[in-house]
Amino acid sequence: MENTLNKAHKHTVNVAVGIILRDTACFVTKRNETVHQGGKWEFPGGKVERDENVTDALARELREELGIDVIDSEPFMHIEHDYGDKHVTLHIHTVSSFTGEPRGCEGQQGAWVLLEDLQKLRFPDANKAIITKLEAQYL
Ligand SMILES: Nc1nc2c([nH]c(=O)n2[C@H]2C[C@H](O)[C@@H](COP(=O)(O)OP(=O)(O)OP(=O)(O)O)O2)c(=O)[nH]1
Ligand SMILES: [Mg+2]
Repeated sequence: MENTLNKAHKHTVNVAVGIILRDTACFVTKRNETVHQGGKWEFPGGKVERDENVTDALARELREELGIDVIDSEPFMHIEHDYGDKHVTLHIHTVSSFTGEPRGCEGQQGAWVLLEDLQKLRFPDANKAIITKLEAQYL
């Protein structure tokens, strides 16, 4: 019972996540060693702020982190994941139209990776379902 209550009331962090697509590749960045899930690759994005919707949060984060301006993004999937130390809800959009050339603006490593090679990189556990769906949809 206590567990159920804890779970139901556990604070979840809402995160806007972008799958930046160009042809058969997507742009991924590496999380800083010192942060939650550090040292792993990620799809760029970040926390949705109060009074902000996912589309706006995504555009803001991708401008800050990659220096690109999103023209169009489409909802792709939602994932809820409990890391034990943190509960996250990922609001994932595909981004197929943008201006600028993505790069790690905050010193983070970034790379275009073929969709078929994504499974070779180390991502946070929550990302497994994203990669499975990308492979099913685009490969
Ligand atoms: N951006 C991103 N976050 C992910 C992915 N997979 C995954 O589990 N996460 C988790 C890790 C973090 O707990 C959370 C994202 O929070 P964050 O700390 O990076 O958020 P942020 O960019 O706003 O950073 P900050 O304001 O805290 O500096 O979501 C992913 O593919 N991309
Ligand atoms: Mg971030």
